[in-house]
Amino acid sequence: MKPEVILYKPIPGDLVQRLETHFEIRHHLLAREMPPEFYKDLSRSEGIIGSKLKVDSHLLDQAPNLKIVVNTSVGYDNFDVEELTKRGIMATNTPDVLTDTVADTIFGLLLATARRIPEMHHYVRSGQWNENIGEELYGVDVHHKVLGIIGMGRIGTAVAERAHHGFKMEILYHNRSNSPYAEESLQAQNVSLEKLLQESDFVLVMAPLSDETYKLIGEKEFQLMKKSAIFINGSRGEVVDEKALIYALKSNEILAAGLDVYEKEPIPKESPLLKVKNVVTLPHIGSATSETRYQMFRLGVDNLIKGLNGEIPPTLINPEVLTKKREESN
Ligand SMILES: NC(=O)C1=CN([C@@H]2O[C@H](COP(=O)(O)OP(=O)(O)OC[C@H]3O[C@@H](n4cnc5c(N)ncnc54)[C@H](OP(=O)(O)O)[C@@H]3O)[C@@H](O)[C@H]2O)C=CC1
Ligand SMILES: O=CC(=O)O
Repeated sequence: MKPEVILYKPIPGDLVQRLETHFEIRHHLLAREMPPEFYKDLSRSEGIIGSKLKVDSHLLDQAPNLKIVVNTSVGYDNFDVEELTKRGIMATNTPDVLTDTVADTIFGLLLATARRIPEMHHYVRSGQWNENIGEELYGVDVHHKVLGIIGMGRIGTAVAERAHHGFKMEILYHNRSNSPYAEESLQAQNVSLEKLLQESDFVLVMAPLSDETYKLIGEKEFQLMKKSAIFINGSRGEVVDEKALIYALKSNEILAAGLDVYEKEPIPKESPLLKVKNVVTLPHIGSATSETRYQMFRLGVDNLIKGLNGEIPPTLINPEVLTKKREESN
């Protein structure tokens, strides 16, 4: 009998076929409340693959046979990694294969917000372009400005490369550790959060969601930013206090915001954020190109197959699980 696994995200047919050669697949779709059939399948499953499912002790209590949880995303804030490790369950994500695509999206969002591209598109399409535009429709320059990146990891660095080489921007960043590459190759400076907020023309959040970064950017942080600052969030909505962001935008504490992520996704239609004028909103599309999504799913499938075949999954988040198993078997 092949091991059972749960697939809770639609993935390309050839990858489903690859999985079928190794496993009995139980198909489910992610829902706010997973139905009883999901938990029934979960009780027998050795692996789960998809993204965004909250994997915590409540779920794990109902998954006595689970050996691996596979995210088809790089962010893994949906995993309680400590709990997974304690229970000897491997966790994997999809770093690197999406870095450049997400950086392109974020830079596009930054440009779209600074140059008011969606608003201008609507202006033309709605027949309002009847004479030369006036200064009320001007945007602001991006080139040669200061970009502050909170979270100079893989994606933050790829954005900084675009900014430094393509747009001659000065780069500030805020991380817990230094990035020698960013400092040597991009002349970036690691500064305090306060200094970054005070001195940046563009503030980009690219740090993962964690207990430490939950609502990292709130009322005080928006007050520290320049009145001309443009705020971009490409990481997770909960890193920002959305109420404070709305207030900062409405009261002109900052100039504008470009958002790919929100506290609640999909963002509720009635959210006040959607009524604020100086905001560009995307539906969490950082990595959403056909090529990159395929690579993310492929990597997820590799992780699942290797993990359940006794090999090391290529992008294992908690290698301690395997070290412990090795020590126990010696
Ligand atoms: N919008 C979208 O579609 C996408 C969003 N994402 C989001 O982007 C995040 C980043 O991805 P990626 O660049 O690959 O991840 P990395 O782990 O490479 O980078 C994260 C960076 O954040 C820094 N960081 C972590 N905690 C803090 C903190 N408390 N304060 C300041 N900096 C911190 C880390 O540095 P240090 O440890 O030194 O502090 C690290 O440099 C993902 O976790 C995900 O949430 C990713 C892909 C697509
Ligand atoms: O948000 C997307 C991810 O890969 O993380």
